Amino acid sequence: MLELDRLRVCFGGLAALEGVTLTVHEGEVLGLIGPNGAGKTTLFNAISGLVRATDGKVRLHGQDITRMPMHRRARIGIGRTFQAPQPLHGLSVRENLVVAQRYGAGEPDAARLDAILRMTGLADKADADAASSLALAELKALEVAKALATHPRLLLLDEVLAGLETAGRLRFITMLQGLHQHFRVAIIVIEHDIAAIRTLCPRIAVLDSGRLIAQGPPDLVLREPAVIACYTGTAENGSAAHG
Ligand SMILES: Nc1ncnc2c1ncn2[C@@H]1O[C@H](COP(=O)(O)OP(=O)(O)OP(=O)(O)O)[C@@H](O)[C@H]1O
Repeated sequence: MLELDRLRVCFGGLAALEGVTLTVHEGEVLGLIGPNGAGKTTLFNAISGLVRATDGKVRLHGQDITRMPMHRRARIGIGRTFQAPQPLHGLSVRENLVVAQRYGAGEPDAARLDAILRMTGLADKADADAASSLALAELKALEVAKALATHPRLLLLDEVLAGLETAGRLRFITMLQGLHQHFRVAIIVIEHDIAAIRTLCPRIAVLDSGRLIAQGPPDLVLREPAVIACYTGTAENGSAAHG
């Protein structure tokens, strides 16, 4: 469904992405890993339209969207989260989802919002003020809920587990698996926790210094010498791989 073709993104003299060619299939969950500064968030920004590609192509369902602005990409089904949760101030949890739904690809659909609230564990907080009443895990769940409210066919999750303790991470992973099954959306997950990536993603892609250095099943990719080298040996033993 998504094709990146020799994608290049430069900031001044720095190539944050260089020659990235990658395909994401309908309904799959792809893990995107790599050390700090590898270009993972820049890749999400180039897919969602927050930054423009310097060179190369982004295609969704065969349509060239390389020059399409961000709001139009949301309308054709690209949803995303941001590393720092960004609830809309002064609005309730449900109102945040209503606004997100208007921004996105679907018609107003209260039943979908109810399902999202239930499945993200936010139903009891639906009428609470989003910015002031939620704990970190709930803010993270709201970030995912807002992205899902846009009715995406491709969902980009940027480190949604970061900052959660072990039990919270496990609950969040189970929640994401449930959401994926229910909404049948393709997902790309940026995550530093390799154990979480192994659980969530049948396929992973590895970025290092802006280049795609490996892709395939986690068990194979995490054994590749270039991947081990970019993590200086921490990736293979399944522990959290901090770049
Ligand atoms: N708007 C920008 N202007 C200039 N440089 C940028 C900009 N955004 C990112 N960069 C640079 O591009 C490179 C890739 O950054 P990016 O945030 O995409 O990496 P990342 O893999 O997501 O890192 P992390 O795991 O720390 O989130 C870095 O060198 C970063 O400093």
